[in-house]
Amino acid sequence: MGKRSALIVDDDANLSTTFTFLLDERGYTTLTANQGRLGIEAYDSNLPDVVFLDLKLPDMSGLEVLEELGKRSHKASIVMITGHASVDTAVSAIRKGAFDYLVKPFSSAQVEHVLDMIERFRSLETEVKSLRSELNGIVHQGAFLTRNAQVKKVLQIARQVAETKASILITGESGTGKGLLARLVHDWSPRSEQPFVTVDCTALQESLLESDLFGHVKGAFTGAVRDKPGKVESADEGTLFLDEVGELSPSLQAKLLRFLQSREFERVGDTKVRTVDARVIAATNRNLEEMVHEGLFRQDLYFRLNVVELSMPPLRQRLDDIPVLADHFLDHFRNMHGRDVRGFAPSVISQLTRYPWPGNVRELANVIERAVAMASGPQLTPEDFPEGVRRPKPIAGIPPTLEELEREHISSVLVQTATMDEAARILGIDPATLWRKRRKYGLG
Ligand SMILES: Nc1ncnc2c1ncn2[C@@H]1O[C@H](COP(=O)(O)OP(=O)(O)OP(=O)(O)O)[C@@H](O)[C@H]1O
Repeated sequence: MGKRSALIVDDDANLSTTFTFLLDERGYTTLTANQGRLGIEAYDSNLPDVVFLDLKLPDMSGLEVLEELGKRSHKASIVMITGHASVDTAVSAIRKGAFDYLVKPFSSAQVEHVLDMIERFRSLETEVKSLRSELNGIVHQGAFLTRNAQVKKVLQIARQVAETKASILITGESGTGKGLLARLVHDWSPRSEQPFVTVDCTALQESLLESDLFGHVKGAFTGAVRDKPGKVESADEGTLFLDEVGELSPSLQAKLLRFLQSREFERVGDTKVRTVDARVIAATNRNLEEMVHEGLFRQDLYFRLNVVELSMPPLRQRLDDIPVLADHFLDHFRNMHGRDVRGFAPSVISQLTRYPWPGNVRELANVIERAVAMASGPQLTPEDFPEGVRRPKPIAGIPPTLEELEREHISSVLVQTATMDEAARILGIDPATLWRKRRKYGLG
């Protein structure tokens, strides 16, 4: 969890200093504003977790500020600060959504108590959210979300092998979440407190990549003005993630193989043999087995890397993940951009499940971010999405999967029938099965 943040909106400088001190002790980053308008601006640009808001401000009342903040999609816990005379107003602030109030003069113990309550409330809220997701069959692992049975199976294997030191090869199309899965394996592993180091193997120049991986010594090449350890060394006791490992040149494949066999390597330009204990996870969107047959990838290296293979299915083969991920990204980008977009118009999700997503989850995230930024109303409508997503063309050369055909067929029968019973009869399945399939494919 990132550092929590608090905003203090109060024109009493002494009080703000006391708050800042207390909050700092508790690990919050704090911001202060001495006017209502400035407080609202600070809220919008920093999205704090907690706000202490004085009822009396020079430019507007605390209640007005509270009302203004209530219109935002980001919801902080707001604590009103009041004098004895205006406790009634503070109570009415609670009715308007404030979390609690403090009556001046108050002790630091009272502030601590309010913060305890807020933190407890927040953690219960998170728990409820995750339990609710579980009820819907959604798995929420760190940043990784899925409802799909096949992906859940991959996660289960990942969790088991995370305990070991076995090399893992993660395969799957670009944007399917390979990087995220690698990170998850590291977080689950006994090495989670140690570094997770990513190497992008698509670096254009072989010599640069070699030095990035294994480091170099001073004078090894022009520009090597001092000794520099490589990423392999930085990953000592942790995890080394080799992204797009299929792009490695033959000579680097040989060096990587040696490292995997003996954990030994040399920095570029050095003769000293070094050893490092790093767990290796590699990922590729290429078919390495085919590359081995074509003589483009070393078979011995392939076997070393591929002790366990985790295969991430493309998004078009896990349509049940689309509504879950779409909701998740909507939430994420709404908060990030401070836009008050509350959901999808009914036809949008079913439209999203019809598009083949060649860029997979990354493309879905991008499309939703763009839609949130462009949205004209409180809901995302089909018009907020690019033409290509709304009217997808089949990907040339890739025949549809059985699931895609089933979805298309069910969708066309649903359009032509008046009731679910009638649709189920035509499809030759019982209504409960139809209900399940509609849910799986996001059809209404
Ligand atoms: N199941 C998921 N839940 C939440 N976010 C996801 C999920 N899968 C992928 N993402 C997000 O989608 C984006 C792409 O994922 P990631 O970079 O892991 O894919 P990749 O397969 O490694 O892509 P590439 O092959 O292009 O490197 C990231 O922002 C990631 O956080």
